[in-house]
Amino acid sequence: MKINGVPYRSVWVDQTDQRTVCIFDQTRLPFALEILRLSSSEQVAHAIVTMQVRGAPLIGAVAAYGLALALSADASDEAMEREASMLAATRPTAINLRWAIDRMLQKLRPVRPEDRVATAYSEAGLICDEDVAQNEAIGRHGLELIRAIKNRKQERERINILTHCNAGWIATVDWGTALAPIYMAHDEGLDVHVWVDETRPRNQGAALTAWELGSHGVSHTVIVDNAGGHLMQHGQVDIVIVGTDRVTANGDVANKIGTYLKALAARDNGLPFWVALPSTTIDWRVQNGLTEIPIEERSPLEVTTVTGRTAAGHLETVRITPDHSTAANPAFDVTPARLVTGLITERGCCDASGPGLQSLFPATTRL
Ligand SMILES: CSC[C@H]1O[C@H](OP(=O)(O)O)[C@H](O)[C@@H]1O
Repeated sequence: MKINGVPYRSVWVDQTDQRTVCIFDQTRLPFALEILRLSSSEQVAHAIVTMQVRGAPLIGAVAAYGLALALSADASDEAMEREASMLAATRPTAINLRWAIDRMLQKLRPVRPEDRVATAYSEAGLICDEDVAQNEAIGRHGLELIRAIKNRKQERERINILTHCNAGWIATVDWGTALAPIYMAHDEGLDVHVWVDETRPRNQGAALTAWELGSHGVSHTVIVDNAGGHLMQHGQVDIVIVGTDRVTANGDVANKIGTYLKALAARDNGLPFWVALPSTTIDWRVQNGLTEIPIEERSPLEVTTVTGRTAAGHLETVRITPDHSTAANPAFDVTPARLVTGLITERGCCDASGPGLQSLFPATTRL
């Protein structure tokens, strides 16, 4: 995606030294566009844990480069396995992280140690290129859903889409998942408007989705997380499109905390609830999302404090609860397949069920 007319991906290798991995510090957005230069697997792990880099497909791609950086320091079998395990353990819910590390290990184990660094950077680059292509395809398939809504509305009526968290290009290598169809609809001239859930506690919607959509000229309105149901009740929402961190073989969807509540409100109001994902987000090993997907529990400090920019332009973190109050901070929830209208993948749209997914991704064709 372009920033001030300059095309960017969310992760890239420094063209000068061909080793350093570059990302945007997402904890500084939207107030500062800062590029982080990562030169070790420890720095990559720290960036993932602190959410300087986040988003299921992107943390997988960056972790893949993290393994390449680790091998630059030590390409032995022992170091490779140790560093791979360390990177895979940085966040538990997004399956893309485990998938990317497993793919890297499958590629690297048979390779001589002296050839592993070059192979690792090459494979990580392939993971990135594939993510971009998958997300562009998700955009094209999701665009059909938006066109269908347009055709059902009056000539000049705008199409209102609600999204939760950030599943835009900054959450992936490029294009995004839930936002890809929205970018494409906007670019072909459809009058789309996006209700952007702020998405407490880390405010990925208010800070990142709003920044992305505004930078691209897409009409949007930031709302508190609890407003979505009210807007749906009053006919202000045509469709909900969200991203995901893990989809089970039978279509249960793990996504940012609060997604389940949006699905319930959408169902109660008879509205379509769609989930956009590349196939790297499908965990074929698990059936029941509620019992088998690990839900990341993050620091209570993310709930008891909020970070923003002061009038003087400085980023500041302030407490919003009494010192004596504790806080719970589950970072994801699971929406059962029965509440999901359908899945938008790089191979097309399907209903959120085992047969639906298997029709698009027969076992012999899975990544
Ligand atoms: C395109 S994946 C986006 C997905 O990742 C987010 O989680 P986090 O910001 O904690 O990395 C959120 O669940 C989004 O839907």
